[in-house]
Amino acid sequence: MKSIINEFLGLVKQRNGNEPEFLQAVEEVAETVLPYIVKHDIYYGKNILLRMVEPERVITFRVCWVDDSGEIQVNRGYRIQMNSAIGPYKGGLRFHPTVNMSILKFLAFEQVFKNSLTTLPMGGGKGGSDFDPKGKSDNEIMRFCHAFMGELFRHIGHNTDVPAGDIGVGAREIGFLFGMYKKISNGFTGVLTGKGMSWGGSLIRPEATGYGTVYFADSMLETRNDSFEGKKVVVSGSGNVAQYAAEKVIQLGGKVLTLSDSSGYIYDKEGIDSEKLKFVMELKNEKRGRIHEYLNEYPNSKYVKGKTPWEIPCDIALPCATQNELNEDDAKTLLNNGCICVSEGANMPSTKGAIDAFHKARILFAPGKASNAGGVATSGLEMTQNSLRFNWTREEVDLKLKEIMANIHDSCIEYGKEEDGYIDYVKGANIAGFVKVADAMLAQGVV
Ligand SMILES: NC(=O)C1=CN([C@@H]2O[C@H](COP(=O)(O)OP(=O)(O)OC[C@H]3O[C@@H](n4cnc5c(N)ncnc54)[C@H](OP(=O)(O)O)[C@@H]3O)[C@@H](O)[C@H]2O)C=CC1
Ligand SMILES: O=C(O)CCC(=O)C(=O)O
Repeated sequence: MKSIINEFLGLVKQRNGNEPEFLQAVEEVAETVLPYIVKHDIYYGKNILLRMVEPERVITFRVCWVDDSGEIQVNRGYRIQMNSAIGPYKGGLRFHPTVNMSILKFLAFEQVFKNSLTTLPMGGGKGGSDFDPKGKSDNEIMRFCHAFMGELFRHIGHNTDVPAGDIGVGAREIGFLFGMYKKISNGFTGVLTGKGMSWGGSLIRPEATGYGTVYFADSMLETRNDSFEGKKVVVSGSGNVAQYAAEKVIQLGGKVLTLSDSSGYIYDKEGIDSEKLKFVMELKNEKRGRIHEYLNEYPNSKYVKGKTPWEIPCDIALPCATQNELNEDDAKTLLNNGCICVSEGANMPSTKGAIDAFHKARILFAPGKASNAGGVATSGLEMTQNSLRFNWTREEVDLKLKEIMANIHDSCIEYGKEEDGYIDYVKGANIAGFVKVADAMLAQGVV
């Protein structure tokens, strides 16, 4: 088996040698899915995984815009249309200076499996730009978003490709992007998700990724007759996913000890309660401040500059910031401090070494493509509501989200339960996500 996996990874490396994040994501899938393919005649010998690692289409384009001082700025825009076997391409847009082909291809590849796991009819895609929204005025953000959509519009559509938010793209950016799409296309369609409530958005979409990550962790804890009640929880990030993961942990009786941004983390040993979280939401979403400003309001807490929060002893860790933010040493620190559960809110936040350490220690570990699928699932629900020209209530959407997360958990058990009873959620998510897409690709022939 090892030689089949190595031969496959060698081929992928030949074509994508300078894309480390993409290769990392492919390796994780190949290690679990290739042994399954070999055992199942319907998939074997059809180069199905080789087809899946090749994007159906890659679009890159120039984005020119004028900043507040009148200077012309040039950025690069991307959309990776990875796989449309089970539905229109679907996945977020990331605006961050580190955005490149490798990062977007890893995100698009993961998105294919994640979207399949939701059981909703969505293919996988991802896009974005190396534009840095930090420190930009609202007007600059608007001009950039309009310029970006000025090109992207010709490649997307509500039945073709439906982008949404990701790092650096929230409600404000989706609004500007939607405005330009509507103007150019002269049509009001559900071409983006994460829209505002008065113009086609869905209740619970802002909360969905963070809530879903905690719902998934709760299902994992349930397999060991445990729950969030009284648990110490370390959360990284302080953006959309981290904020709502923290909110749900508090609602379920857990104690949130940390939040972070790319400059460092805050540690509040008394716990970040609803009141304090409200302060963080305003600080981050409206004032667009930095997490260290938490100390101005809550001086009994601590700020640790330039570090991630994994050194703080906890029962549960929720990495909700970015890829590869939790490495093997961090994993060992978490384990030594008694951590029993890790549920990824971010995409691929744990390195391969970290995942191996979690598996070796037999703790509960959920990969992002399963545990953070609540965001895109609720985007799928937003698409449905747009098609029906109807809005479900908050309670209805939350219930559907809970059901979808519970179904994903069941699928992981179906494909990931080992002989000793341990659930390998990585294997379970990869195989369950693969089967639906592969079946559709086989049915549609070589296209
Ligand atoms: N939004 C969604 O619905 C979904 C998001 N995700 C994933 O969740 C993660 C967070 O996304 P989201 O909350 O939406 O994004 P936001 O832009 O709202 O927040 C991102 C957070 O992560 C921090 N961060 C970003 N880059 C780094 C870095 N290199 N090192 C340390 N911290 C960093 C940011 O800090 P700073 O402000 O300093 O940059 C910020 O606190 C991403 O991995 C994303 O792909 C997954 C599924 C759906
Ligand atoms: O809601 C969406 O379409 C995208 C969410 C996303 O980008 C992700 O799941 O990583």
